[in-house]
Amino acid sequence: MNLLLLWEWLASVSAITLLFYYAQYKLRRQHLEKLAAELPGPKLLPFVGNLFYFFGVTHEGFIKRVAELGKSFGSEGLARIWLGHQLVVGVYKADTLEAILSNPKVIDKGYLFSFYKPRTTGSFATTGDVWKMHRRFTNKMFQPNYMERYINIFNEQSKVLNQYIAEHLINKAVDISRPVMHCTLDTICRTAFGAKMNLQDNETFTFVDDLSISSEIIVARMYKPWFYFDPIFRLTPDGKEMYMRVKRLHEFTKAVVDTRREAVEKFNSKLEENGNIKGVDSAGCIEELEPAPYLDVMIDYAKEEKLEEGVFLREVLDVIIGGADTSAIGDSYVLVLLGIHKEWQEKIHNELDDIFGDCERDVTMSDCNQMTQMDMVIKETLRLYTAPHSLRLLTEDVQLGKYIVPAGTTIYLAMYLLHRDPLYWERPLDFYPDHFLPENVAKRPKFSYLPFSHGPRGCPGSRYGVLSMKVVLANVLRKFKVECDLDFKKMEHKPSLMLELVGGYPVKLIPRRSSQHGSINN
Ligand code: HEM
Repeated sequence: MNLLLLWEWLASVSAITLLFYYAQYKLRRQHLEKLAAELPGPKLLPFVGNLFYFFGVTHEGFIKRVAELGKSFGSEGLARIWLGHQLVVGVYKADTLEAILSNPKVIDKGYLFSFYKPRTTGSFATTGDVWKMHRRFTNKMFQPNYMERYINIFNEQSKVLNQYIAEHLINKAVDISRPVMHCTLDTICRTAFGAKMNLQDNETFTFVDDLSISSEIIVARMYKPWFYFDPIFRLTPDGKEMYMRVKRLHEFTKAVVDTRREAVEKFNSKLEENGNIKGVDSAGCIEELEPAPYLDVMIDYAKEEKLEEGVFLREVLDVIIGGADTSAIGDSYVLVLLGIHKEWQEKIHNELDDIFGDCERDVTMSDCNQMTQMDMVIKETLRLYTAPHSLRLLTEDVQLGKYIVPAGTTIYLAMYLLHRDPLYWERPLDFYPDHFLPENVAKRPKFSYLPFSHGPRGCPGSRYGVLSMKVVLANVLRKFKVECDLDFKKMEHKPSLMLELVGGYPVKLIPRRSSQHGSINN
């Protein structure tokens, strides 16, 4: 009897405690929920909110679901959904995106971005003072005086790519993204890290798959709240796969950092041998130490702050990924699109012939400025296939048109919808580089085109990225014609860091001049 009383007492106390915490929780969220109720969005179910919206959705289907949502609430420029207890507001019109991206106080990326943290903790995924420090370090590598040196490296590495194509890939349909990614990886390792990795000949290198598969799992986790709790996620096949792939990415990052450390040590000991006189050693010339504008400051910082190696590696991997993946995917899409749209390929070949003739010289900055057709093709490619989205967390209320969006909301920046909105684009679903004729650009609001996002957290590498694409593509297309059998209208895409083509980037490269087969010596 006493035991029964005790149980009743315990049950009542537990129920009262739970009610008390629930009431406190509801009170704290009163403001958020009240303002959220005013926002346009699909119907809600109790407790799960709009979670059912994403039940059973495949990775490719996710972006289509987002597009449906955009269509239903098109005129408002924003739509809210509840992912369980999380309020997410999608913004997809130039004015609503401008209000978010130009607001200097909106710099946090919020909880959902924390899923990137097992992989990277550099400027991409962090917030607050740590982000500011990273951003300062990253910006160092984009000082204008480095650009000429970078162009030399873009030329050097794209010639290695051409040689690889000539020796291994001629006249057969291959997924071009892998060799291109090895080229952009070798490039970023030189430009940001001063490390020569020579990846382009490495057939067993797994970085491309490790990055692409881990990115997919991280993005998919964001709309699957049942995977939010990490100890559970780690036990799932996806969780195990992600952690295994991330471990390999960190091993590669360590190899890059170690290569740089060895190069610095070797240089310093040579310098010492020479009585600290730069330039000449006993055997002739000593190589100048290649600048590593990003990594050297990070190494010093890690020493000062006594960062553990694992933390340090997570911090530098961001720049490897940002620098290599985005431009490689961009280059691969351009080659696919030119293989399908032959009239544009011809325009590009004519433009390159006008600039270079038969001359085998390197591409210069001034050449890049003359590539107007190439510029339009790259811009149109990035309109269609840049990063489909990004996130921000509101730390205070923000006015968006006639709505007040409350602090605590996760903002989903829907570049995918913006870039396909008929309000801004004459032929939104086609590959139509004329969208970027000066007279057409002048008709659109500034925030209708955001391939690099914008504002304090916009991409710091946009200029580097476009220059690298121009040099790599110009060098490849000076040598090769490209064919692609895909049907543009049937191409399927999935969200990763960038939008990615389902099934890879199958193109056939054919030498423009018969003498090129098997040997590219320029
Ligand atoms: C075609 C090339 C590129 C594209 C399309 C691209 C696109 C983007 C986008 C959309 C963002 C997200 C911004 C946001 O959340 O608002 C971003 C961020 C970033 N990108 Fe790029 N990017 C490119 C090249 C590069 C390169 C070459 C680097 C470095 C060498 C780089 C480094 C970064 C970093 C570090 C961030 C995080 C910035 C921050 O949160 O402060 N990107 N990029």
